[in-house]
Amino acid sequence: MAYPLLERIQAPGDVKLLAENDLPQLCEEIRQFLIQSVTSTGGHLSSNLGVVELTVALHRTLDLPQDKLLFDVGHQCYTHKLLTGRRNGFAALRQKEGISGFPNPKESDCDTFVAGHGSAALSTAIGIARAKKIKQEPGKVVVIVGDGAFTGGMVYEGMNNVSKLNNLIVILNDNKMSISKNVGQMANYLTKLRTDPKYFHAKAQMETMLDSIPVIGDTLVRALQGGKQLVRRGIYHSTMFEEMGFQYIGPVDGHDVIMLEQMLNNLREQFAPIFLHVVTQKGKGLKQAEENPGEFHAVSSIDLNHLTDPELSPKDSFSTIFGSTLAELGKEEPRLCAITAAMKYGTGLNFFKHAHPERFFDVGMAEEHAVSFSAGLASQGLLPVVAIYSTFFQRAYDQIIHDVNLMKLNVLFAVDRAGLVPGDGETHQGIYDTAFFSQIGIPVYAPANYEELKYWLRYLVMEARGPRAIRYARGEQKPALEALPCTGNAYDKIESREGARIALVSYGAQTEEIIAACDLLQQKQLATDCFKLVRLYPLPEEICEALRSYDMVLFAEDSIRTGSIGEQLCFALHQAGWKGDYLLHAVDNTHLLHANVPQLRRDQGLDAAALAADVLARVKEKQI
Ligand SMILES: Cc1ncc(C[n+]2csc(CCOP(=O)(O)OP(=O)(O)O)c2C)c(N)n1
Ligand SMILES: CC(=O)[C@@H](O)[C@H](O)COP(=O)(O)O
Ligand SMILES: [Mg+2]
Repeated sequence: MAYPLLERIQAPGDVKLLAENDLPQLCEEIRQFLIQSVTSTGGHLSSNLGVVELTVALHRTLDLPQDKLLFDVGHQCYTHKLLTGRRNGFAALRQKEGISGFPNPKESDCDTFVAGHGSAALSTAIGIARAKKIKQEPGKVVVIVGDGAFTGGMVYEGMNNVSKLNNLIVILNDNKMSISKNVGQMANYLTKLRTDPKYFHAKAQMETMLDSIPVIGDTLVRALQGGKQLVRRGIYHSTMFEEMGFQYIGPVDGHDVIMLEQMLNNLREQFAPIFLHVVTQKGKGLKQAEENPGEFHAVSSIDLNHLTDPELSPKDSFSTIFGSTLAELGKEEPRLCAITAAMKYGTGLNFFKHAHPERFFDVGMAEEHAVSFSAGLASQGLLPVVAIYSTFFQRAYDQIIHDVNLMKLNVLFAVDRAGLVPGDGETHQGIYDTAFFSQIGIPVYAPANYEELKYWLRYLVMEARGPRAIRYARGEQKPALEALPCTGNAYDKIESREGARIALVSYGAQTEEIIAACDLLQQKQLATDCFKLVRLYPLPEEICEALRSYDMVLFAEDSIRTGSIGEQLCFALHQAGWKGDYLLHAVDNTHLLHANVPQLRRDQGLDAAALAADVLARVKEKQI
């Protein structure tokens, strides 16, 4: 497909060289480019299709990088990347060495912040706007926040502090969707703003009336900026945004690029922080995505002509096995409740919702609330399971410590996407949870295959009590791990080779690499045994006893090294008087960029080849 207008945009600012009446065609080309490119590489599709016109209009009116543009979550920045000279990078979107799926100032000085977690961008935008004031720098700060991200508490903390920043424009991109349908009172309120004639028609009439007052110079316009608020309050309801100090504009059609550009131009002179409420359609321009935006929120490489219906042919993954098992347990245990923070499908809790709607809670993108809400449920004798991606649990660490752990409440933390994740990259790696749960004494379990997940989930729901965590990887179980029997032991010896003086130890998905390393070493006539932990914390007492007889222990884990389970085992072994060699392979990089999991393992020395090479080198050095 040809993209004649898009091809004319090679660098930031080029979009301003196009004629206004070219813009609808440019938007169409961008949409077609995104559909073709993202279905081939994978990435966030439907959110990006929704903000094409809005992003084009912003780029026509802002002067980047002097003006600052921020995206919350960050996953909807693809048009921005296209308009800032990164079209060629899309061939390797979210792939090793390729461009990120999120904004990143290392890629372009037009990207203001690294962002992948939601609801935070308003706060950073306020900080930047305030810094501009202090430094007396010109330029506006514009932040696009989705209605889903608007369910996260930080947005309100930010709004509470907008003060009189007249260089700040907050754009609410309201598409009625989070990943799935947006939830909660805020979503209801936005619907009211979009549809209730009390706000919509009265507002339109009032604006027309005020705008048609004969112009008596700039002063009157300025006075009216304040006066309009008073009139609004007196005659019809004002919006909550006005109450918080914003000048509210909207709701406006987010797909009318020419009108959006004119409107943004009119905001050049502003007297208060602006709140621009833009209504868009998630998935706009791709029929399948318009009909099912959630399904196309984040796609892998797909053929649009041969789509399989996930409802009809669901693919098993740790998340779906978790969700369906939990739904089964819910039949036996009436106190069981399931909580998600806007990731009903991602965590597999859709199964629980279907079976037990009255005990299922999607609280929106609000991890802190999800954990404290679970604490409240548990304090009243219920058995909450809060399923959150490892990376998003970081948001709720204080709530885990303060609201759950101090009272030792019966909350089960289901830690999805634990370990290395592909595509999303540094913002989404699940490499901290083993350290942060174990550090505060919360037991952590790590099943390596579906059978173990089912077994340990049942145990943790039906028998274990207190705060406890179960972690599992993104995606499917690996063939090498599927074959392992579920013994119900806290650890297992999974490979036993004649005469082995060396033990390889791991847990979860990373276990497949020690099994492969064991084979590689055997090919070099070096016998090793393999151990797999399921209970990571507290370490099973007998594991030290079992490992004491080896001359060398290699521990491999896809978690950050400091505070890791491997470090804890090393300490325990040495405390127990063991004098052998300990090799710890863990994640050393807090900025693990996007790449597939095998590549990430290779880069971190966690693949079988690196593990085997380390053992061989040490054996040679020590002449074991
Ligand atoms: C703190 C946090 N929780 C959860 C997520 C996962 N997540 C990514 S996008 C998204 C939905 C965002 O909805 P919205 O802000 O309305 O943007 P849209 O995709 O509709 O454009 C969610 C829940 C996240 N990135 N950050
Ligand atoms: C931006 C974001 O946080 C989510 O969209 C995330 O990318 C989804 O990841 P999964 O594809 O692993 O569910
Ligand atoms: Mg949305």
